[in-house]
Amino acid sequence: MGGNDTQKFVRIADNAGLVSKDGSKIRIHRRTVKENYVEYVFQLPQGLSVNDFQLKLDHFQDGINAKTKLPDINLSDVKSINLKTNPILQIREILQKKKEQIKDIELSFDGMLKFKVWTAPLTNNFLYEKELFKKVSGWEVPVGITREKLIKHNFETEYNLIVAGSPGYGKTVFLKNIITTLTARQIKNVNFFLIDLKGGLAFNRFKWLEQVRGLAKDKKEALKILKQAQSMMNERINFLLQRGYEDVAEAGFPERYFVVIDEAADIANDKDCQELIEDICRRGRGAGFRTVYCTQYPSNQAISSQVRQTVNAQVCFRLRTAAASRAVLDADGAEILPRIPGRAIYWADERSVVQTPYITNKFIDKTIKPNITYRARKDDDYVSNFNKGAKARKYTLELEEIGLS
Ligand SMILES: Nc1ncnc2c1ncn2[C@@H]1O[C@H](COP(=O)(O)OP(=O)(O)OP(=O)(O)O)[C@@H](O)[C@H]1O
Repeated sequence: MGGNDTQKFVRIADNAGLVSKDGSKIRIHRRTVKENYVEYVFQLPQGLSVNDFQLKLDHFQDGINAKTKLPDINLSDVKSINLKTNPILQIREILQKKKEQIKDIELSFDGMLKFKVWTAPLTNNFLYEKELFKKVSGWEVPVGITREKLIKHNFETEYNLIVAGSPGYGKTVFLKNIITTLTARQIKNVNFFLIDLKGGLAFNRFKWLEQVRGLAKDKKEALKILKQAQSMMNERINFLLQRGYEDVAEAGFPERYFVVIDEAADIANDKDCQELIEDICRRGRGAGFRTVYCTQYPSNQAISSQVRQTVNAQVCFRLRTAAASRAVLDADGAEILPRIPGRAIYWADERSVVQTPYITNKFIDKTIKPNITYRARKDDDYVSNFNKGAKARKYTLELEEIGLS
């Protein structure tokens, strides 16, 4: 199955200028046919780097998918035809499917260049269902599925996260996935500072969650919330310093604090807000503070170098330009993602193309409802309980929560 694209790869590399100075080209080392993909392993010509190939991945993606007159029919296609029930119609359907089929290409490197050419399409519908709660542990959230496995983001190892993408590709749904998962999984320990500069509507349903310390809808409110988060962070850092602990993990504090900012570009030019975000990103780790920084304009202005330096993971939906992709991923790629909502590149240790979970509002409401308390909440309540550790908060929660585990 899958056809043999070896010569195409060599030609495309040649045409894209991926040839070393002495004229050596990529040389096939191995081709392996698996159920859903074909892997091509090439020797890297001396003097070229994997990044040279990464930057031109779209040449390979387009070149391998360039339509030929003969469709790529294989033995399993022929075997799938049932001769008893309208074989002509089935042949037509196979030909149509072949015409529409896009082969996705992934590139990795382990001393050899490895191109995976996927023949089975990645699903474009990965619905968030209750079962997913069982597949994540600790401070993990589901990022999405690849053709092979579920990818998870762990906020205990990758503290801060950038979420980027053009409008309409799933950033807000992804943030709602983070908030809902952590609420469901870490009901007693999670705290949120939510900043929604797109008017507050997307996060509105979380407003009355016990776990939400505040919801800001504009710059003024964002400044207030960020100051509040910073002062809590400072208290916790001082407490740890006084007791001689290195971080919350060593001190045994189970609580974590998430500053979630949707459309961070809207406050990127606000010096006060920006300084606070950078400070929380930089010093928050040990104190249990995590930042999720979401933007549709991933330029160097929208994501400052200070924020970038403290972020060790990215979820990047489709972007319009290669320059925008580089601003998030340090590489091209997000601009050639298919125009499918929920399709993204996740980059932590390695890059994976994923379909992110689609979490419906109905599912969110059902999940968080037991934690909604419509009592008036004084912002300062929490600060005064802060250094008593988890116990004080646990007590109030035990009185109020109905249960979600
Ligand atoms: N993971 C997903 N799977 C399938 N469809 C999705 C997924 N995420 C989002 N969508 C669809 O895309 C639409 C837009 O998603 P979302 O509001 O999250 O986009 P956005 O990137 O935040 O856009 P904007 O920047 O304009 O707010 C959703 O209403 C939903 O129909």
